[in-house]
Amino acid sequence: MKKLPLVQDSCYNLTAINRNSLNLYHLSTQSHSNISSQTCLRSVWESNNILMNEKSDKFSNFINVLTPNCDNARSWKSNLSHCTDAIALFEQSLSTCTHCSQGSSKAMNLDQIQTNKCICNVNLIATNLQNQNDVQQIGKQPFNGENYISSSKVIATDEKPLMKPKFGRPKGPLKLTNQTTSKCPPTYQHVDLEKEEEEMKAHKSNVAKITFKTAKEQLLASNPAAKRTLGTSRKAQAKFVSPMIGAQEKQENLEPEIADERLKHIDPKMIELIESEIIDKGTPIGWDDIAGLHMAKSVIQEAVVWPLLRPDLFTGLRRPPKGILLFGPPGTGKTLIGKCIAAQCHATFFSISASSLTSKWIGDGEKMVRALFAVARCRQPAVVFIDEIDSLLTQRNDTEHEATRRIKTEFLVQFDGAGTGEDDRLLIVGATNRPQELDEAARRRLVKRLYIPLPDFEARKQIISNLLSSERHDLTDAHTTEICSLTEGYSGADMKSLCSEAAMGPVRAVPFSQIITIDSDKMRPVNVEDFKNALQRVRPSVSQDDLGQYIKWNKTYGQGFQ
Ligand SMILES: Nc1ncnc2c1ncn2[C@@H]1O[C@H](COP(=O)(O)OP(=O)(O)OP(=O)(O)O)[C@@H](O)[C@H]1O
Repeated sequence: MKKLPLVQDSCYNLTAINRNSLNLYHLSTQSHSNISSQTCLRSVWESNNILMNEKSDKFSNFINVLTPNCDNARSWKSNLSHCTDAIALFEQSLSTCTHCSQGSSKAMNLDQIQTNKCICNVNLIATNLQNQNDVQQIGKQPFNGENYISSSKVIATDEKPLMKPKFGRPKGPLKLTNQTTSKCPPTYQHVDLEKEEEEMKAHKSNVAKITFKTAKEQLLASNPAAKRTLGTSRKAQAKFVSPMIGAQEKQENLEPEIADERLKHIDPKMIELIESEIIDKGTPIGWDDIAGLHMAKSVIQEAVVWPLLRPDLFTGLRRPPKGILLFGPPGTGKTLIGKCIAAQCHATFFSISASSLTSKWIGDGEKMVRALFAVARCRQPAVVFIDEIDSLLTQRNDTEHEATRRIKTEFLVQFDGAGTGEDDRLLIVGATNRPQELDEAARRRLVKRLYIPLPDFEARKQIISNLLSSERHDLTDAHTTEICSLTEGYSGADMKSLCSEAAMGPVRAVPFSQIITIDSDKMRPVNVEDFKNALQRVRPSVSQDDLGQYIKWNKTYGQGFQ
Protein backbone atom coordinates (compact mmCIF):
# COMPACT_ATOMS: atom_id res chain seq x y z
CA MET A 1 0.00 0.00 0.00
CA LYS A 2 1.33 3.36 -0.97
CA LYS A 3 1.94 5.43 2.10
CA LEU A 4 0.38 8.85 2.22
CA PRO A 5 2.77 11.59 3.34
CA LEU A 6 2.93 12.29 7.01
CA VAL A 7 1.36 15.54 7.95
CA GLN A 8 2.77 16.12 11.35
CA ASP A 9 4.63 19.23 10.24
CA SER A 10 1.63 20.76 8.67
CA CYS A 11 -0.37 20.26 11.82
CA TYR A 12 1.63 22.75 13.83
CA ASN A 13 -1.07 25.37 13.71
CA LEU A 14 -3.72 23.03 14.93
CA THR A 15 -4.75 23.46 18.46
CA ALA A 16 -3.61 20.77 20.83
CA ILE A 17 -7.15 19.55 21.18
CA ASN A 18 -7.41 19.04 17.45
CA ARG A 19 -4.16 17.20 17.23
CA ASN A 20 -5.19 14.99 20.10
CA SER A 21 -8.56 14.35 18.54
CA LEU A 22 -7.02 13.51 15.21
CA ASN A 23 -4.55 11.17 16.81
CA LEU A 24 -7.44 9.57 18.61
CA TYR A 25 -9.25 9.32 15.32
CA HIS A 26 -6.20 7.72 13.80
CA LEU A 27 -6.19 5.11 16.55
CA SER A 28 -9.91 4.59 16.36
CA THR A 29 -9.75 3.67 12.70
CA GLN A 30 -7.54 0.81 13.67
CA SER A 31 -9.35 -0.46 16.69
CA HIS A 32 -12.82 0.94 16.91
CA SER A 33 -15.94 1.25 14.85
CA ASN A 34 -16.83 3.91 12.35
CA ILE A 35 -19.02 5.39 15.07
CA SER A 36 -16.00 5.81 17.30
CA SER A 37 -14.13 7.41 14.46
CA GLN A 38 -17.01 9.73 13.78
CA THR A 39 -17.09 10.74 17.38
CA CYS A 40 -13.44 11.69 17.26
CA LEU A 41 -13.91 13.68 14.15
CA ARG A 42 -16.94 15.36 15.61
CA SER A 43 -14.76 16.57 18.41
CA VAL A 44 -12.44 18.23 15.89
CA TRP A 45 -15.39 19.75 14.19
CA GLU A 46 -16.91 21.03 17.34
CA SER A 47 -13.77 22.86 18.30
CA ASN A 48 -13.61 24.52 14.89
CA ASN A 49 -17.25 24.73 14.16
CA ILE A 50 -17.44 27.93 12.23
CA LEU A 51 -14.13 27.58 10.54
CA MET A 52 -14.55 24.05 9.45
CA ASN A 53 -18.23 23.76 8.74
CA GLU A 54 -17.59 24.70 5.15
CA LYS A 55 -15.49 21.64 4.78
CA SER A 56 -17.82 19.16 6.30
CA ASP A 57 -19.69 18.62 3.06
CA LYS A 58 -16.48 17.49 1.54
CA PHE A 59 -15.86 15.07 4.29
CA SER A 60 -19.38 13.73 4.06
CA ASN A 61 -18.85 13.06 0.47
CA PHE A 62 -15.58 11.41 1.21
CA ILE A 63 -17.33 9.07 3.57
CA ASN A 64 -19.90 8.34 0.91
CA VAL A 65 -17.15 7.56 -1.51
CA LEU A 66 -15.64 5.16 0.91
CA THR A 67 -18.78 3.35 1.86
CA PRO A 68 -20.05 2.34 -1.55
CA ASN A 69 -16.88 0.38 -1.77
CA CYS A 70 -17.86 -1.73 1.14
CA ASP A 71 -19.71 -4.86 0.74
CA ASN A 72 -22.40 -5.52 3.32
CA ALA A 73 -20.15 -7.37 5.66
CA ARG A 74 -17.47 -4.75 5.60
CA SER A 75 -17.87 -1.74 7.81
CA TRP A 76 -16.37 1.66 7.47
CA LYS A 77 -14.12 0.64 10.27
CA SER A 78 -12.57 -2.15 8.30
CA ASN A 79 -12.09 0.17 5.36
CA LEU A 80 -10.42 2.85 7.35
CA SER A 81 -8.39 0.43 9.37
CA HIS A 82 -6.43 -0.37 6.24
CA CYS A 83 -5.27 3.18 6.08
CA THR A 84 -1.95 3.52 7.85
CA ASP A 85 -2.14 7.27 8.13
CA ALA A 86 -5.66 8.33 8.89
CA ILE A 87 -4.70 11.93 9.51
CA ALA A 88 -3.16 12.21 6.09
CA LEU A 89 -6.14 10.57 4.52
CA PHE A 90 -8.41 12.85 6.43
CA GLU A 91 -6.59 15.86 5.09
CA GLN A 92 -6.72 14.48 1.65
CA SER A 93 -10.39 14.02 2.00
CA LEU A 94 -11.00 17.50 3.26
CA SER A 95 -9.54 19.24 0.38
CA THR A 96 -7.42 18.52 -2.54
CA CYS A 97 -8.19 21.64 -4.33
CA THR A 98 -6.51 22.05 -7.64
CA HIS A 99 -7.60 25.69 -7.87
CA CYS A 100 -6.28 27.10 -4.69
CA SER A 101 -3.22 24.96 -4.65
CA GLN A 102 -2.55 26.61 -7.98
CA GLY A 103 -2.24 23.59 -10.02
CA SER A 104 0.16 21.92 -7.70
CA SER A 105 -0.73 18.44 -6.80
CA LYS A 106 -0.14 19.23 -3.21
CA ALA A 107 -3.15 18.53 -1.07
CA MET A 108 -4.51 21.11 1.28
CA ASN A 109 -3.55 20.39 4.78
CA LEU A 110 -5.35 21.16 7.98
CA ASP A 111 -3.07 24.08 8.51
CA GLN A 112 -4.37 25.73 5.39
CA ILE A 113 -7.90 24.71 6.07
CA GLN A 114 -7.79 26.17 9.48
CA THR A 115 -6.51 29.46 8.25
CA ASN A 116 -9.28 29.29 5.70
CA LYS A 117 -7.04 29.63 2.73
CA CYS A 118 -9.07 27.29 0.61
CA ILE A 119 -12.02 29.22 -0.77
CA CYS A 120 -13.04 26.83 -3.44
CA ASN A 121 -16.15 24.81 -3.35
CA VAL A 122 -14.14 21.97 -4.63
CA ASN A 123 -15.22 18.99 -6.49
CA LEU A 124 -13.80 17.09 -3.74
CA ILE A 125 -11.80 14.20 -3.05
CA ALA A 126 -13.33 11.87 -5.44
CA THR A 127 -10.84 12.78 -8.13
CA ASN A 128 -8.00 12.44 -5.74
CA LEU A 129 -9.27 9.28 -4.32
CA GLN A 130 -9.73 7.84 -7.72
CA ASN A 131 -6.17 8.64 -8.53
CA GLN A 132 -4.80 7.06 -5.45
CA ASN A 133 -4.06 3.46 -5.02
CA ASP A 134 -4.38 4.04 -1.31
CA VAL A 135 -8.05 4.55 -1.45
CA GLN A 136 -8.50 1.68 -3.77
CA GLN A 137 -6.85 -0.43 -1.19
CA ILE A 138 -8.82 1.03 1.63
CA GLY A 139 -11.87 -0.72 0.35
CA LYS A 140 -9.75 -3.72 -0.54
CA GLN A 141 -11.91 -3.71 -3.57
CA PRO A 142 -10.61 -2.39 -6.84
CA PHE A 143 -12.41 0.68 -7.95
CA ASN A 144 -14.26 0.24 -11.17
CA GLY A 145 -17.09 1.76 -13.05
CA GLU A 146 -19.59 -0.27 -11.15
CA ASN A 147 -18.85 0.71 -7.67
CA TYR A 148 -17.02 3.96 -7.89
CA ILE A 149 -18.33 7.48 -8.15
CA SER A 150 -16.29 9.64 -10.39
CA SER A 151 -14.91 12.97 -9.34
CA SER A 152 -17.49 15.05 -11.12
CA LYS A 153 -20.34 12.87 -10.04
CA VAL A 154 -20.96 13.21 -6.41
CA ILE A 155 -23.56 10.95 -4.86
CA ALA A 156 -26.94 11.81 -6.14
CA THR A 157 -29.96 10.57 -4.38
CA ASP A 158 -33.13 11.91 -2.91
CA GLU A 159 -32.73 9.55 -0.05
CA LYS A 160 -30.68 10.43 2.95
CA PRO A 161 -27.00 10.18 2.24
CA LEU A 162 -25.23 7.04 3.19
CA MET A 163 -23.13 8.70 5.86
CA LYS A 164 -23.70 12.17 6.99
CA PRO A 165 -21.68 13.25 9.94
CA LYS A 166 -23.62 15.57 12.15
CA PHE A 167 -21.12 18.19 13.06
CA GLY A 168 -23.35 20.80 14.64
CA ARG A 169 -24.47 22.22 11.33
CA PRO A 170 -27.97 22.51 9.94
CA LYS A 171 -29.42 19.12 9.28
CA GLY A 172 -30.83 18.17 5.95
CA PRO A 173 -29.88 16.37 2.81
CA LEU A 174 -26.47 16.90 1.39
CA LYS A 175 -26.19 19.98 -0.67
CA LEU A 176 -24.99 18.84 -4.00
CA THR A 177 -23.11 21.15 -6.18
CA ASN A 178 -22.68 18.89 -9.09
CA GLN A 179 -24.75 16.81 -11.30
CA THR A 180 -25.32 13.64 -9.48
CA THR A 181 -25.14 10.16 -10.74
CA SER A 182 -24.43 6.93 -9.13
CA LYS A 183 -23.66 3.59 -10.47
CA CYS A 184 -23.68 1.99 -7.09
CA PRO A 185 -26.19 -0.70 -6.39
CA PRO A 186 -29.18 0.78 -4.59
CA THR A 187 -28.45 -1.18 -1.45
CA TYR A 188 -25.30 0.83 -0.96
CA GLN A 189 -26.95 4.18 -1.50
CA HIS A 190 -29.55 4.11 1.20
CA VAL A 191 -29.00 4.62 4.81
CA ASP A 192 -29.58 1.34 6.48
CA LEU A 193 -30.92 2.90 9.62
CA GLU A 194 -31.57 -0.32 11.39
CA LYS A 195 -28.13 -1.60 10.72
CA GLU A 196 -26.62 1.66 11.80
CA GLU A 197 -28.66 1.66 14.96
CA GLU A 198 -27.55 -1.85 15.77
CA GLU A 199 -23.99 -0.93 15.15
CA MET A 200 -24.44 2.12 17.31
CA LYS A 201 -25.58 -0.03 20.20
CA ALA A 202 -22.93 -2.64 19.72
CA HIS A 203 -20.18 -0.07 19.80
CA LYS A 204 -21.62 2.20 22.41
CA SER A 205 -19.12 1.01 24.96
CA ASN A 206 -16.24 1.59 22.56
CA VAL A 207 -17.44 5.09 21.89
CA ALA A 208 -17.73 5.68 25.58
CA LYS A 209 -14.20 4.43 26.05
CA ILE A 210 -12.68 6.98 23.75
CA THR A 211 -15.11 9.81 24.33
CA PHE A 212 -15.46 9.84 28.07
CA LYS A 213 -12.88 9.84 30.75
CA THR A 214 -13.28 7.98 33.97
CA ALA A 215 -13.28 10.00 37.15
CA LYS A 216 -9.75 8.74 37.82
CA GLU A 217 -8.51 9.75 34.36
CA GLN A 218 -10.13 13.14 34.71
CA LEU A 219 -8.59 13.64 38.11
CA LEU A 220 -5.16 12.65 36.89
CA ALA A 221 -5.45 14.92 33.87
CA SER A 222 -6.29 17.90 36.02
CA ASN A 223 -4.17 17.02 38.98
CA PRO A 224 -1.18 14.80 38.14
CA ALA A 225 0.05 15.00 41.73
CA ALA A 226 -2.91 12.86 42.72
CA LYS A 227 -1.34 9.90 40.92
CA ARG A 228 0.66 8.69 43.85
CA THR A 229 -2.43 8.64 46.05
CA LEU A 230 -4.33 6.43 43.63
CA GLY A 231 -3.67 2.76 43.41
CA THR A 232 -0.69 2.88 45.73
CA SER A 233 -0.86 0.92 48.90
CA ARG A 234 -1.37 3.29 51.75
CA LYS A 235 -0.96 2.26 55.31
CA ALA A 236 -4.13 2.17 57.36
CA GLN A 237 -3.16 5.25 59.25
CA ALA A 238 -1.39 7.06 56.47
CA LYS A 239 -2.33 10.67 55.99
CA PHE A 240 -5.53 11.09 54.02
CA VAL A 241 -5.05 12.75 50.67
CA SER A 242 -8.24 14.13 49.23
CA PRO A 243 -8.99 13.03 45.70
CA MET A 244 -10.94 16.27 45.12
CA ILE A 245 -9.43 18.45 42.43
CA GLY A 246 -7.56 21.26 44.04
CA ALA A 247 -8.28 20.02 47.54
CA GLN A 248 -4.90 18.40 47.72
CA GLU A 249 -3.06 21.63 47.06
CA LYS A 250 -5.17 23.38 49.69
CA GLN A 251 -4.49 20.62 52.16
CA GLU A 252 -0.79 20.72 51.42
CA ASN A 253 -0.70 24.45 51.86
CA LEU A 254 -2.28 24.13 55.26
CA GLU A 255 0.35 21.69 56.44
CA PRO A 256 3.16 23.08 58.53
CA GLU A 257 6.47 23.39 56.75
CA ILE A 258 9.17 20.96 57.82
CA ALA A 259 11.37 23.42 59.58
CA ASP A 260 14.26 21.13 60.54
CA GLU A 261 17.54 22.48 59.23
CA ARG A 262 18.77 18.95 58.55
CA LEU A 263 16.03 18.43 55.97
CA LYS A 264 16.68 21.58 54.00
CA HIS A 265 18.59 19.82 51.25
CA ILE A 266 16.03 17.01 50.96
CA ASP A 267 13.29 17.04 48.35
CA PRO A 268 10.08 18.01 50.25
CA LYS A 269 8.08 15.56 48.13
CA MET A 270 10.26 12.72 49.35
CA ILE A 271 9.91 13.85 52.92
CA GLU A 272 6.17 13.89 52.52
CA LEU A 273 6.22 10.45 50.97
CA ILE A 274 8.32 9.07 53.79
CA GLU A 275 6.00 10.62 56.33
CA SER A 276 2.91 9.17 54.70
CA GLU A 277 4.04 5.86 53.23
CA ILE A 278 7.13 4.68 55.05
CA ILE A 279 6.51 5.71 58.62
CA ASP A 280 4.28 3.01 60.05
CA LYS A 281 1.69 4.33 62.45
CA GLY A 282 -0.11 1.02 62.89
CA THR A 283 -1.28 -0.52 66.13
CA PRO A 284 1.61 -0.82 68.59
CA ILE A 285 2.84 -4.41 68.99
CA GLY A 286 3.65 -5.88 72.39
CA TRP A 287 5.95 -8.80 73.24
CA ASP A 288 2.91 -10.97 73.97
CA ASP A 289 1.63 -10.49 70.45
CA ILE A 290 4.65 -12.40 69.21
CA ALA A 291 4.25 -16.09 69.92
CA GLY A 292 7.31 -18.11 70.89
CA LEU A 293 10.76 -16.80 69.86
CA HIS A 294 11.79 -16.39 73.48
CA MET A 295 15.53 -16.35 72.85
CA ALA A 296 15.30 -13.83 70.04
CA LYS A 297 13.05 -11.62 72.14
CA SER A 298 15.41 -11.61 75.12
CA VAL A 299 18.48 -10.84 72.97
CA ILE A 300 16.62 -7.99 71.30
CA GLN A 301 15.44 -6.65 74.63
CA GLU A 302 18.93 -6.54 75.99
CA ALA A 303 20.81 -5.53 72.87
CA VAL A 304 18.57 -2.87 71.44
CA VAL A 305 15.48 -2.03 73.46
CA TRP A 306 17.14 -1.14 76.74
CA PRO A 307 19.94 0.83 75.07
CA LEU A 308 17.37 2.84 73.16
CA LEU A 309 15.43 3.50 76.34
CA ARG A 310 18.49 4.20 78.50
CA PRO A 311 21.28 5.42 76.21
CA ASP A 312 23.14 6.80 79.22
CA LEU A 313 23.67 3.29 80.60
CA PHE A 314 24.74 1.74 77.35
CA THR A 315 27.90 3.57 76.42
CA GLY A 316 31.44 2.42 75.73
CA LEU A 317 31.60 -1.36 75.60
CA ARG A 318 27.91 -1.55 76.24
CA ARG A 319 27.19 0.63 73.24
CA PRO A 320 24.40 -1.05 71.24
CA PRO A 321 24.88 -2.25 67.66
CA LYS A 322 23.73 0.08 64.90
CA GLY A 323 21.96 -2.71 63.16
CA ILE A 324 20.57 -6.18 63.68
CA LEU A 325 19.60 -8.83 61.18
CA LEU A 326 16.52 -11.00 61.48
CA PHE A 327 16.67 -13.97 59.14
CA GLY A 328 14.50 -17.01 58.67
CA PRO A 329 11.63 -18.43 56.65
CA PRO A 330 8.90 -16.11 55.42
CA GLY A 331 5.98 -15.34 57.70
CA THR A 332 7.69 -16.07 60.98
CA GLY A 333 7.25 -12.66 62.59
CA LYS A 334 10.34 -10.67 61.57
CA THR A 335 8.25 -7.61 60.72
CA LEU A 336 6.27 -8.07 63.92
CA ILE A 337 9.52 -7.98 65.89
CA GLY A 338 10.61 -4.78 64.11
CA LYS A 339 7.30 -3.15 65.00
CA CYS A 340 7.52 -4.41 68.52
CA ILE A 341 11.00 -2.93 69.02
CA ALA A 342 9.74 0.44 67.82
CA ALA A 343 6.68 0.28 70.06
CA GLN A 344 8.71 -0.75 73.12
CA CYS A 345 11.21 2.05 72.61
CA HIS A 346 8.52 4.61 71.79
CA ALA A 347 10.39 5.04 68.55
CA THR A 348 9.23 6.04 65.09
CA PHE A 349 9.01 2.95 62.93
CA PHE A 350 10.18 3.34 59.32
CA SER A 351 9.40 0.33 57.21
CA ILE A 352 10.64 -0.01 53.65
CA SER A 353 11.26 -2.91 51.36
CA ALA A 354 14.77 -2.84 49.87
CA SER A 355 13.48 -4.20 46.60
CA SER A 356 11.20 -1.18 46.28
CA LEU A 357 14.28 1.04 46.44
CA THR A 358 15.65 -0.65 43.36
CA SER A 359 12.35 -0.98 41.51
CA LYS A 360 9.73 1.50 42.68
CA TRP A 361 12.17 4.36 43.09
CA ILE A 362 14.09 3.75 39.90
CA GLY A 363 16.58 6.56 39.50
CA ASP A 364 15.59 8.04 42.84
CA GLY A 365 16.57 5.14 45.08
CA GLU A 366 19.81 6.79 46.14
CA LYS A 367 18.06 10.05 47.04
CA MET A 368 15.37 8.07 48.79
CA VAL A 369 17.92 6.33 51.03
CA ARG A 370 19.45 9.70 51.91
CA ALA A 371 16.04 11.21 52.61
CA LEU A 372 14.98 8.22 54.68
CA PHE A 373 17.97 8.44 56.99
CA ALA A 374 17.69 12.22 57.22
CA VAL A 375 14.06 12.01 58.30
CA ALA A 376 14.87 9.15 60.69
CA ARG A 377 17.58 11.26 62.32
CA CYS A 378 15.05 14.03 62.86
CA ARG A 379 12.50 11.61 64.32
CA GLN A 380 14.70 9.87 66.88
CA PRO A 381 14.42 7.48 68.57
CA ALA A 382 13.81 5.66 65.31
CA VAL A 383 13.80 2.10 64.04
CA VAL A 384 14.44 1.72 60.31
CA PHE A 385 13.15 -1.67 59.21
CA ILE A 386 14.53 -2.80 55.84
CA ASP A 387 12.68 -5.83 54.56
CA GLU A 388 14.38 -8.06 51.96
CA ILE A 389 17.68 -6.44 52.82
CA ASP A 390 19.42 -9.12 50.76
CA SER A 391 18.24 -7.40 47.58
CA LEU A 392 20.18 -4.31 48.65
CA LEU A 393 23.25 -5.85 50.21
CA THR A 394 23.93 -8.77 47.92
CA GLN A 395 27.39 -9.90 47.04
CA ARG A 396 28.77 -7.63 44.36
CA ASN A 397 28.98 -8.96 40.84
CA ASP A 398 29.82 -7.67 37.38
CA THR A 399 26.25 -7.70 36.18
CA GLU A 400 25.12 -5.40 38.96
CA HIS A 401 23.27 -2.38 37.66
CA GLU A 402 24.91 0.99 38.16
CA ALA A 403 21.82 2.44 39.88
CA THR A 404 21.65 -0.51 42.29
CA ARG A 405 25.33 -0.16 43.06
CA ARG A 406 24.85 3.53 43.88
CA ILE A 407 21.88 2.80 46.17
CA LYS A 408 23.92 0.18 47.95
CA THR A 409 26.89 2.53 48.41
CA GLU A 410 24.60 5.27 49.70
CA PHE A 411 22.98 2.84 52.10
CA LEU A 412 26.35 1.77 53.53
CA VAL A 413 27.43 5.41 53.87
CA GLN A 414 24.23 6.26 55.70
CA PHE A 415 24.46 3.16 57.82
CA ASP A 416 27.97 4.03 58.93
CA GLY A 417 26.93 7.59 59.67
CA ALA A 418 23.90 6.54 61.66
CA GLY A 419 24.19 6.53 65.40
CA THR A 420 27.64 8.07 65.40
CA GLY A 421 26.55 11.08 67.43
CA GLU A 422 26.44 10.81 71.20
CA ASP A 423 22.71 11.34 71.32
CA ASP A 424 21.83 9.30 68.27
CA ARG A 425 19.17 6.71 68.93
CA LEU A 426 18.73 5.06 65.57
CA LEU A 427 18.49 1.33 64.98
CA ILE A 428 18.52 -0.40 61.61
CA VAL A 429 16.72 -3.73 61.50
CA GLY A 430 17.33 -5.77 58.36
CA ALA A 431 15.13 -8.75 57.56
CA THR A 432 15.77 -11.44 55.00
CA ASN A 433 14.65 -14.87 53.86
CA ARG A 434 17.93 -15.35 51.99
CA PRO A 435 20.74 -14.64 54.44
CA GLN A 436 23.21 -16.63 52.33
CA GLU A 437 23.03 -13.92 49.67
CA LEU A 438 24.21 -11.15 51.95
CA ASP A 439 27.72 -9.92 51.34
CA GLU A 440 30.49 -9.63 53.84
CA ALA A 441 30.03 -5.88 54.28
CA ALA A 442 26.44 -6.43 55.32
CA ARG A 443 27.28 -9.23 57.73
CA ARG A 444 29.97 -7.09 59.35
CA ARG A 445 27.60 -4.17 59.90
CA LEU A 446 24.61 -6.18 61.11
CA VAL A 447 26.36 -7.37 64.23
CA LYS A 448 23.48 -9.26 65.83
CA ARG A 449 22.13 -11.85 63.44
CA LEU A 450 19.08 -13.54 64.88
CA TYR A 451 17.41 -16.62 63.50
CA ILE A 452 13.62 -16.33 63.54
CA PRO A 453 12.47 -19.93 63.06
CA LEU A 454 9.08 -21.49 62.42
CA PRO A 455 6.81 -21.41 65.48
CA ASP A 456 7.08 -24.48 67.69
CA PHE A 457 4.12 -26.36 69.14
CA GLU A 458 3.56 -23.91 71.99
CA ALA A 459 3.95 -20.90 69.72
CA ARG A 460 1.36 -22.30 67.30
CA LYS A 461 -1.01 -22.81 70.20
CA GLN A 462 -0.51 -19.23 71.27
CA ILE A 463 -1.08 -17.94 67.74
CA ILE A 464 -4.37 -19.88 67.50
CA SER A 465 -5.61 -18.68 70.87
CA ASN A 466 -4.58 -15.06 70.09
CA LEU A 467 -6.40 -15.14 66.79
CA LEU A 468 -9.51 -16.88 68.13
CA SER A 469 -9.81 -14.50 71.07
CA SER A 470 -11.96 -12.19 68.98
CA GLU A 471 -14.10 -14.97 67.42
CA ARG A 472 -16.97 -17.06 68.75
CA HIS A 473 -15.68 -20.64 68.90
CA ASP A 474 -16.20 -23.87 70.84
CA LEU A 475 -12.68 -25.22 70.67
CA THR A 476 -11.47 -26.95 73.81
CA ASP A 477 -7.86 -27.17 74.88
CA ALA A 478 -7.78 -30.72 73.52
CA HIS A 479 -8.97 -29.45 70.14
CA THR A 480 -6.28 -26.79 70.01
CA THR A 481 -3.67 -29.37 70.94
CA GLU A 482 -4.90 -31.62 68.16
CA ILE A 483 -4.74 -28.78 65.63
CA CYS A 484 -1.23 -27.85 66.76
CA SER A 485 0.01 -31.38 66.33
CA LEU A 486 -1.40 -31.36 62.79
CA THR A 487 0.36 -28.10 61.89
CA GLU A 488 4.02 -29.03 62.32
CA GLY A 489 6.00 -27.01 59.73
CA TYR A 490 3.44 -24.20 59.46
CA SER A 491 4.79 -20.65 59.72
CA GLY A 492 3.04 -17.96 61.78
CA ALA A 493 1.58 -16.56 58.57
CA ASP A 494 0.37 -20.06 57.58
CA MET A 495 -1.31 -20.38 60.99
CA LYS A 496 -3.05 -17.07 60.40
CA SER A 497 -4.29 -18.27 57.00
CA LEU A 498 -5.50 -21.50 58.58
CA CYS A 499 -7.50 -19.65 61.23
CA SER A 500 -9.00 -17.32 58.62
CA GLU A 501 -10.01 -20.30 56.50
CA ALA A 502 -11.56 -22.07 59.52
CA ALA A 503 -13.42 -18.91 60.46
CA MET A 504 -15.20 -19.10 57.09
CA GLY A 505 -16.82 -22.40 58.17
CA PRO A 506 -19.79 -20.85 60.02
CA VAL A 507 -20.44 -18.48 57.10
CA ARG A 508 -20.42 -21.36 54.61
CA ALA A 509 -22.89 -23.24 56.83
CA VAL A 510 -25.50 -20.51 56.42
CA PRO A 511 -28.03 -21.31 53.67
CA PHE A 512 -27.38 -19.22 50.60
CA SER A 513 -30.81 -17.58 50.79
CA GLN A 514 -30.12 -16.25 54.30
CA ILE A 515 -26.58 -15.03 53.87
CA ILE A 516 -27.60 -11.41 53.36
CA THR A 517 -30.16 -11.25 56.13
CA ILE A 518 -28.84 -13.52 58.88
CA ASP A 519 -28.07 -12.02 62.27
CA SER A 520 -24.38 -12.45 63.16
CA ASP A 521 -25.25 -13.98 66.58
CA LYS A 522 -27.32 -16.62 64.82
CA MET A 523 -24.26 -18.03 63.10
CA ARG A 524 -22.76 -21.07 64.73
CA PRO A 525 -19.36 -20.76 66.44
CA VAL A 526 -16.12 -21.92 64.79
CA ASN A 527 -15.46 -25.56 65.65
CA VAL A 528 -12.74 -28.15 65.30
CA GLU A 529 -14.30 -29.52 62.11
CA ASP A 530 -13.81 -26.13 60.48
CA PHE A 531 -10.11 -26.40 61.32
CA LYS A 532 -9.90 -29.93 59.94
CA ASN A 533 -11.50 -28.76 56.70
CA ALA A 534 -9.19 -25.75 56.60
CA LEU A 535 -6.17 -28.02 57.00
CA GLN A 536 -7.06 -29.60 53.66
CA ARG A 537 -6.85 -26.22 51.98
CA VAL A 538 -4.01 -24.44 53.77
CA ARG A 539 -0.68 -26.19 53.43
CA PRO A 540 2.69 -25.16 54.92
CA SER A 541 4.60 -22.70 52.76
CA VAL A 542 8.14 -23.50 53.87
CA SER A 543 10.00 -26.56 52.64
CA GLN A 544 12.33 -28.72 54.74
CA ASP A 545 15.21 -27.98 52.34
CA ASP A 546 14.90 -24.27 52.99
CA LEU A 547 14.87 -24.88 56.74
CA GLY A 548 18.14 -26.77 56.46
CA GLN A 549 19.81 -23.78 54.82
CA TYR A 550 18.72 -21.40 57.59
CA ILE A 551 19.98 -23.73 60.28
CA LYS A 552 23.32 -24.06 58.52
CA TRP A 553 23.72 -20.30 58.08
CA ASN A 554 22.67 -19.72 61.67
CA LYS A 555 25.41 -22.06 62.86
CA THR A 556 28.01 -20.22 60.80
CA TYR A 557 27.02 -16.58 61.14
CA GLY A 558 24.06 -16.39 63.54
CA GLN A 559 23.87 -16.07 67.27
CA GLY A 560 23.74 -19.86 67.40
CA PHE A 561 20.46 -20.35 69.20
CA GLN A 562 17.23 -21.53 67.63
N1 LIG B 1 5.60 -15.49 65.99
C1 LIG B 1 4.42 -15.01 65.59
N2 LIG B 1 3.50 -14.71 66.48
C2 LIG B 1 2.29 -14.24 66.12
N3 LIG B 1 1.93 -14.06 64.85
C3 LIG B 1 2.82 -14.35 63.91
C4 LIG B 1 4.11 -14.83 64.23
N4 LIG B 1 4.79 -15.05 63.09
C5 LIG B 1 3.96 -14.69 62.11
N5 LIG B 1 2.79 -14.28 62.59
C6 LIG B 1 1.63 -13.85 61.77
O1 LIG B 1 2.06 -13.85 60.43
C7 LIG B 1 1.92 -12.53 59.88
C8 LIG B 1 3.14 -12.24 59.02
O2 LIG B 1 4.24 -12.07 59.86
P1 LIG B 1 5.47 -11.13 59.48
O3 LIG B 1 5.09 -10.22 58.40
O4 LIG B 1 6.00 -10.53 60.71
O5 LIG B 1 6.45 -12.21 58.91
P2 LIG B 1 7.86 -11.96 58.25
O6 LIG B 1 8.79 -12.92 58.85
O7 LIG B 1 8.23 -10.54 58.31
O8 LIG B 1 7.52 -12.40 56.76
P3 LIG B 1 8.32 -12.04 55.43
O9 LIG B 1 9.67 -12.63 55.57
O10 LIG B 1 7.52 -12.73 54.40
O11 LIG B 1 8.32 -10.57 55.34
C9 LIG B 1 1.80 -11.61 61.06
O12 LIG B 1 0.97 -10.52 60.75
C10 LIG B 1 1.19 -12.47 62.11
O13 LIG B 1 -0.20 -12.46 62.00
